[in-house]
Amino acid sequence: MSTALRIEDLTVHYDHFTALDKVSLEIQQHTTLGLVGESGSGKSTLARVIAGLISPVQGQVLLGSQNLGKKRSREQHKKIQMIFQNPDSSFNPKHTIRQILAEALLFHQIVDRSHVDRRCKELLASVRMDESALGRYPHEFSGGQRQRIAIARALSVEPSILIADEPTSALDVSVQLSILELFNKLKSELNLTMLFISHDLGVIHAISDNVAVMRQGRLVEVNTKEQFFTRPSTAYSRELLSAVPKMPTSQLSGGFL
Ligand SMILES: Nc1ncnc2c1ncn2[C@@H]1O[C@H](COP(=O)(O)OP(=O)(O)OP(=O)(O)O)[C@@H](O)[C@H]1O
Repeated sequence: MSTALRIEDLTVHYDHFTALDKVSLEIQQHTTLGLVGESGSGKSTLARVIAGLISPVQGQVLLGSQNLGKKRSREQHKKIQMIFQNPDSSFNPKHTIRQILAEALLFHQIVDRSHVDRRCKELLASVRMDESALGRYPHEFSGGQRQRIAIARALSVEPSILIADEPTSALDVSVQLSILELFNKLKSELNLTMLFISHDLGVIHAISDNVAVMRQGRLVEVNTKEQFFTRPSTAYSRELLSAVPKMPTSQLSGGFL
């Protein structure tokens, strides 16, 4: 298996606060790394640095063998796509779903104009939505459907890495389940490489191949899913696992919770 993404010594400061402290990590191709850790531990900051949305004061992000510098090209931006907890913030409410998907396809020159419509329909089908959605606006859909549209848009540019930052946290449990199932199907259909952030260990168990644990801006454990859930290597991970409340999301976890 080859390395899809490698980060080395990433350090981020917000004013005088160190949000990331020399974080190094690898994600292997076609695998999903689940990222967990308490609130404020630096998970979203790490995701944003990898996606090129903020710059580190130190360290580097390598995509395959390519070092992504501070100023990324359009092509480099395209390669790492991010899905957020709330997709609404990245949709123009005045644009139809067709416009939202077409904009990404044309901006990144994925298809020419004559093929946009067909590709939009295929993308909707890939997230299990009907093509009748194309003429409608984001506010006409439920939160789960909007997240499906955000996933379709992220996939439209054929990224090498998909980062999902708490993509199911704002959804009802039954909708969470359907979105997780979709991610799992897409993983195998498209051979995705993903960084999947969640504070919910049931979700992490359902989606990950490997698990990384952050605490106070540092990585404290990177392990296979099986090892993390059965034989975590740090006292902090044991604490996280023992603190898991018995939640309705237990149905997501394959019996973990
Ligand atoms: N723009 C910012 N300016 C100043 N401090 C920030 C900024 N963004 C995040 N922080 C701080 O950096 C630390 C890490 O934040 P981050 O959002 O990366 O954590 P997180 O693990 O994703 O948390 P959560 O699970 O609550 O989303 C926190 O203490 C946060 O308050």
